Amino acid sequence: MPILENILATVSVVRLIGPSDVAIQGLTFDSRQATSGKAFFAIRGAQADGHAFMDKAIAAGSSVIICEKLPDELNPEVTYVQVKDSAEALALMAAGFYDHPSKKLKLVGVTGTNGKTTCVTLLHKLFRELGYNTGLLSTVQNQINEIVLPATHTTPDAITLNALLQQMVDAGCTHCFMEVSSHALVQHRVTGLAFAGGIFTNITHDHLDYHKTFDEYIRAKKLFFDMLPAKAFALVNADDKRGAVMLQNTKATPHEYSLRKATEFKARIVDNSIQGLHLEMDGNEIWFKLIGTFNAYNILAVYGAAVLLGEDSHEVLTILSSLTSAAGRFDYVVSEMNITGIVDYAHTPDALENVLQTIQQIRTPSQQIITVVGCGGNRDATKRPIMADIACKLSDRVVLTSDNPRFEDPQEILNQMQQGVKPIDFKKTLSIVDRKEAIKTACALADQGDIILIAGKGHETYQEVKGIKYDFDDKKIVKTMFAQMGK
Ligand SMILES: CC(=O)N[C@H]1[C@@H](OP(=O)(O)OP(=O)(O)OC[C@H]2O[C@@H](n3ccc(=O)[nH]c3=O)[C@H](O)[C@@H]2O)O[C@H](CO)[C@@H](O)[C@@H]1O[C@H](C)C(=O)N[C@@H](C)C(=O)N[C@H](CCC(=O)O)C(=O)O
Ligand SMILES: Nc1ncnc2c1ncn2[C@@H]1O[C@H](COP(=O)(O)OP(=O)(O)OP(=O)(O)O)[C@@H](O)[C@H]1O
Ligand SMILES: N[C@H](CCC[C@H](N)C(=O)O)C(=O)O
Ligand SMILES: [Mg+2]
Repeated sequence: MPILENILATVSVVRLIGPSDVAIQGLTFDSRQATSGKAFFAIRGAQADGHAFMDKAIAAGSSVIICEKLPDELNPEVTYVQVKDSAEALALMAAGFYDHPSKKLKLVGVTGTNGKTTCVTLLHKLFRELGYNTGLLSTVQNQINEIVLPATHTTPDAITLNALLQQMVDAGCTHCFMEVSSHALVQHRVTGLAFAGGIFTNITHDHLDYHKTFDEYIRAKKLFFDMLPAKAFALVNADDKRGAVMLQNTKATPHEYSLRKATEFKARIVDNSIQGLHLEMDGNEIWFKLIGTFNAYNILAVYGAAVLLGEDSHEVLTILSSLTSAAGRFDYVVSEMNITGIVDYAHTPDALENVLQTIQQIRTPSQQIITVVGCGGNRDATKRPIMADIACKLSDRVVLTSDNPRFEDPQEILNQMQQGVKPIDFKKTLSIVDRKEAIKTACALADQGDIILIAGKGHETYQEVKGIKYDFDDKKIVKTMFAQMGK
């Protein structure tokens, strides 16, 4: 069992009160999970301050408390470790508690506003096909080889994360591909991990509710490249102007990919259709099953990372050409009447614009585009009018609707989306709070050959309202509607 003073080795301790040679059975940052033998970390969060729960944790049996501010009255039975930053200490100690699993495999992190899940899922599938035992940490799910474990966050908290990495090591995994969200970077969820490489996909508007300004959001993403060690690779999208920003001051070896510039990893789009992408890469012409220009970027990122990890480029391209995307990313069904229903996780302005532009490129002039879209509650409100405007600009008909209203009034979210609809687009726009009704209406509006985009929820199988997750699956619903309407 780990001893407190050993796992404290990398933490800068301000003050230690009480014995440090105590055995630690577990770690927690939630007083409701505290038990005897578990060390409790008091963390200042977005809603509450964990320091208010130190007594609760002690009452539940915790005899080691890690905090930034010591309580006025100290309990003589308890060891107190005062640190500068409890969240940082948690991450460093979680890595130590699980004996640094990230050092025992090649860990690659992907950050960026869009494309993280797609890249890590492709990397996981690729490395499985290359014959490796491989782990995956993603928004959709976590995986140890083919074993699927549910995911609650895009990037798990530091304890869950190190525990999962240890399970991967125990299962013989040599590689793990993980998403690194901006929230995770600011909250130190990935601090202390030994990354073999980092990838930057792009940065566009999202999460301003949390980061407040776009500059702060960029700074959060950059934290990842600032923490990479010298022997890691830093692979960035050179077509995003923040690619170069990510590489400033990084100790890691810089590499770039691009569709427009002569970088180390580059491709040219020969054709882009509903059948997939036809790319010219390294002098080879290759067909991929993935659809849309944005996926050409994802393919380049994955290809570059695999080559930088030492894999044979031909073998990598051969396998990549056969891979399909992650669940809920340009996932489509075609009805009897040849109406295409596309379910896509586009929940940011940039993703919505990309997916609609892709649909514009692959449709024929007679095919209408009908978009169903909503914006999540208790998330960045500034993206709401922008997303409605993009939907109107790039679609023939738009049905604005709800997407996980959470604790907000769904009608109020819709009103905010409507603010973005230009008067000229009023006629083509409907607002229907009930998402099922919205999808039904889109199906009713569709004629033979038309394309319906249902954006925002992708793989999600629920609609979250006031803390309750109700069953809801865009893909199942669109299929049922087509069948019910005989379309
Ligand atoms: C805003 C945010 O990111 N919050 C995350 C954060 O919670 P927090 O520190 O703000 O929690 P808090 O409620 O203020 O509480 C502060 C502290 O008091 C403790 N506490 C609280 C109550 C109590 O009775 N006892 C107790 O000890 C809490 O455990 C916590 O340590 O740390 C928690 C543990 O890691 C996360 O579960 C939680 O994620 C919330 C649920 C969440 O919804 N996060 C989303 C926004 C998120 O992280 N998303 C990104 C992806 C975004 C993207 O790129 O698309 C992700 O990586 O998933
Ligand atoms: N490289 C890319 N550039 C821009 N848009 C993309 C890219 N890849 C995917 N998208 C679009 O963004 C949506 C989300 O993609 P994905 O789930 O891979 O991103 P993510 O970064 O994991 O998102 P999250 O922040 O929610 O975890 C997709 O459904 C697609 O519409
Ligand atoms: N990881 C993203 C997912 C958004 C998905 C969308 N369906 C919503 O609920 O807003 C977030 O937490 O902001
Ligand atoms: Mg994701």
